[in-house]
Amino acid sequence: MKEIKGKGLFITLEGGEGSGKTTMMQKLAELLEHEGLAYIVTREPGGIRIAEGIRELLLHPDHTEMDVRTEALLYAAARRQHLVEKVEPALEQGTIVLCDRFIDSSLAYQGYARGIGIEEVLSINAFATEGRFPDYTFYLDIEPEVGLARIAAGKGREVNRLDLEALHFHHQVREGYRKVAAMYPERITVIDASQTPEVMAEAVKLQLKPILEVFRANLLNK
Ligand SMILES: Nc1ncnc2c1ncn2[C@@H]1O[C@H](COP(=O)(O)OP(=O)(O)OP(=O)(O)O)[C@@H](O)[C@H]1O
Ligand SMILES: Cc1cn([C@H]2C[C@H](O)[C@@H](COP(=O)(O)O)O2)c(=O)[nH]c1=O
Repeated sequence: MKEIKGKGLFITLEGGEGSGKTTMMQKLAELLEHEGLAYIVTREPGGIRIAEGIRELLLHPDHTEMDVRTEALLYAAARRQHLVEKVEPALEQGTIVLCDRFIDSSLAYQGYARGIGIEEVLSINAFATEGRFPDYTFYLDIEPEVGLARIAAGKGREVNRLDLEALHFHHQVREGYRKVAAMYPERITVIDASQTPEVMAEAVKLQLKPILEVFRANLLNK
């Protein structure tokens, strides 16, 4: 297991539309609650006022004329503000940060699916994050048809500009995520998201258990 830098722990969930990130986030929060560990739950793009404003620009269904590099830059800008205003201060205090999406979304969606190039998108994000990566990432892998059908069947979630992309785009996103997961095998765990939320949560908990043990031991030693 790799050594964890800094005081907190930065855990991200990734996946295509309807892959179950929000559902898994709730289960992870319950786990941390049960373990008595301090945590916050946040999301990208968003999590703080300025980034939520950028989110509205990015996801408004009418903004169809948005250039793909503008899109990549706006995601990176939202990430920067969220990171400095919310994520880094929480990590500095020794808090566990659970974040719905981070840099891997940009690599899969803008880098691969939009065709900008994973390395190019990585470089603008290196500027935005000053090299900060999550400590651990769970990629919830789902057939786009299944994920989109879940969104359509669910209630209370507005359809956004990215949801409205052609099915081919969502397949490209999945392919992009698989490439990114292969680039960072130490950090990213792939979870089969066609399983029930309970089975998925067990797989995630199994992976996290030893990590949380080390984290707790480090906290006690500080
Ligand atoms: N493993 C699962 N099996 C079946 N349905 C699921 C599963 N996980 C979540 N769902 C359902 O699918 C829908 C989308 O789930 P959820 O909101 O957790 O996904 P998400 O990845 O956060 O979606 P998005 O980010 O695209 O809004 C919800 O109606 C949820 O109840
Ligand atoms: C962070 C990030 C997100 N996206 C896309 C992925 C989704 O389609 C939306 C966010 O909606 P969600 O309901 O909160 O999942 O934005 C992206 O393309 N690039 C990114 O960096």
